[in-house]
Amino acid sequence: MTAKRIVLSSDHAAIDLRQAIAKHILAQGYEVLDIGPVTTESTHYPLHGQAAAQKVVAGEADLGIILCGTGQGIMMAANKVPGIRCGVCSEPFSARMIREHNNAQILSIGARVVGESLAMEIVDAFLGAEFEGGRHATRVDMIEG
Ligand SMILES: O=C(CO)[C@H](O)[C@H](O)COP(=O)(O)O
Repeated sequence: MTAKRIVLSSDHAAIDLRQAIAKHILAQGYEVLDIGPVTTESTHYPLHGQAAAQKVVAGEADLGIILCGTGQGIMMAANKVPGIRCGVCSEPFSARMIREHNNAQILSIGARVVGESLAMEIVDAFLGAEFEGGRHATRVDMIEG
């Protein structure tokens, strides 16, 4: 395990799943920075996607996991932060690939799309993978421009 510090955030649609993920990865020995929110009061996913992305850019977290209803809106917000690569995943294969090939620092999950058990498989695939570099580094550099 090289990535140890994981920032978590979500909007109101994903509080329960975010907290379950926090528990799941804490039990695996990761250091969890859960930046909320803590209540199910309606909130705005761009705030939470950007906040998690800023933690990664600032070096306060190695990787991030963010959630909203579909995972899509919060992913779009995170990707607006320069240097961040975030993908939405609904199955483990893509979650592994966004680390191995795309060097994504942030995984986005839709809490209204996947159930808890599948979400944990997705999280484990993401956190268990490493960027392969090589030809993939050339391509990732092209994304950054
Ligand atoms: O998935 C989302 C963004 O992509 C949001 O979680 C969703 O739009 C929130 O909807 P509502 O305010 O109706 O709970």
